Amino acid sequence: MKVVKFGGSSLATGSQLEKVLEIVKEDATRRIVVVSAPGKRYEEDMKVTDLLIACGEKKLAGEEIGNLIDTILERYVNIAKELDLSNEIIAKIEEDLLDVLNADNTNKNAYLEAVKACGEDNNAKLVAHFFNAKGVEAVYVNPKDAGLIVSDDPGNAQVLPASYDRLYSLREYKPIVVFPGFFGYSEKGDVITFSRSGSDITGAILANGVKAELYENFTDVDAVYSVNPSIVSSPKEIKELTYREMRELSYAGFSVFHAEALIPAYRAGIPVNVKNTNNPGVPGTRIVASRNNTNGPVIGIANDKGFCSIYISKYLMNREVGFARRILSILEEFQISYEHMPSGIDDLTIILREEQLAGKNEQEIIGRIKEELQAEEIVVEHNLALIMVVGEGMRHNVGTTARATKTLADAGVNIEMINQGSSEVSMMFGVKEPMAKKAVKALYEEFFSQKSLQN
Ligand SMILES: Nc1ncnc2c1ncn2[C@@H]1O[C@H](COP(=O)(O)OP(=O)(O)O)[C@@H](O)[C@H]1O
Ligand SMILES: N[C@@H](CC(=O)OP(=O)(O)O)C(=O)O
Repeated sequence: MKVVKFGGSSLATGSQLEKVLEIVKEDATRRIVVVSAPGKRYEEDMKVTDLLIACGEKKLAGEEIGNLIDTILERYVNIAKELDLSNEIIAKIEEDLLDVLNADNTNKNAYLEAVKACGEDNNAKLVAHFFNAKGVEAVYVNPKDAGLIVSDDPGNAQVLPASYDRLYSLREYKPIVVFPGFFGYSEKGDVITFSRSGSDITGAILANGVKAELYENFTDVDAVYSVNPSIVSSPKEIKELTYREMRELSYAGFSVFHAEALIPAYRAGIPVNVKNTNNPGVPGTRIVASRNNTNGPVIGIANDKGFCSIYISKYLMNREVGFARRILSILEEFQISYEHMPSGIDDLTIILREEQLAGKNEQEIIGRIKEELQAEEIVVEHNLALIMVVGEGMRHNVGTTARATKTLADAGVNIEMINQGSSEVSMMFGVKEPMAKKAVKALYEEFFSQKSLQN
């Protein structure tokens, strides 16, 4: 049995849904289909999820929503019309959308969560209806009925382990199961969404739950490329990579597959195949437990912006028991989570996502660290990008770090921070945001150009 997830780009129009149907029909083991909300049809288009969020937020602020509801409904209507579907399904979607958008919104979080989730929920109903209209027996299954229970953490849900056993019964369905991605239910019964792009996570959870032989993730590119294709044109395709490599690359900006979607697949040892809905004949990229190192030391280079660092120095820091713990307690008091903490003898740097400081008093935090730890110097740097150079082969290759740092120096990129700590498969560089693309291009040239691959 295979679990197949289709992203928003694969479900943006009626003709995309026709491709989806063909893909499902082609392989009788594709029994569970996870769907996102309709995505962008062209570059400047808006995803249904973004339209829903805009609409929900305006409602909460008591602002005019103009024709937003019509714009959202139109997305489904256009698909249904293109596919010649009955008015019955459109009426159902309209009723559901209006119910959710006009519901009581005194609990703002709960309201917004329900609004965000109805993009995938209605799309799953639409896709199931379309399959049946084309003679392929399919059934919409709601995550609550299937037992997909998650933590009560709006916009950042984590699956609760008890879900997996319950989801196993999805195997029993005779029709194809069409399951909405992106959300589950809390133990209290409220809709709770995963982080953005979280339908990938739903697919991985279901694959684990039903003990699928394969999790296929259909998107709009032929493969996971060794670098983001918006930075380098026609980059090298990756045929196979490990869960660990993909996790590091997704974390640092390979948005093609959600970083948190690897764990459920990895735990159950289920391979993931990233494939193209628009070109299903090509093999795509397989994500597996181990691979043969045939690609040289580096498999991919990712970058993500929106980070900042807090540099703290104090002579004899290394001798002071509990120094790092006290810094982290202060951050905990301010409800700040950190990403990395490279350290030296007398100094350490804490790397955070900028969003962690949003709405908080930066000076107060710095003041507390300075006073309570008697730190000599504290410097906060904003607008940092992280660049992650990833590859299982780096463990067996001497000199990869030297090659990377020389490349960055030659390109005139100043390295603000290096972390090649505990992860054996990656090294991370912090650079100023405006330098990130230049740095990635130079590193790609160094590790993937014909010249370097021959070496
Ligand atoms: N290294 C990479 N390889 C392939 N695609 C990437 C990479 N990094 C970023 N992307 C982007 O990820 C996109 C696919 O992800 P996404 O837009 O979330 O698709 P979906 O709508 O299928 O969920 C691609 O169109 C591409 O622009
Ligand atoms: N629709 C949700 C969830 C998702 O996974 O979407 P997509 O498959 O289009 O990335 C979002 O936009 O976040």
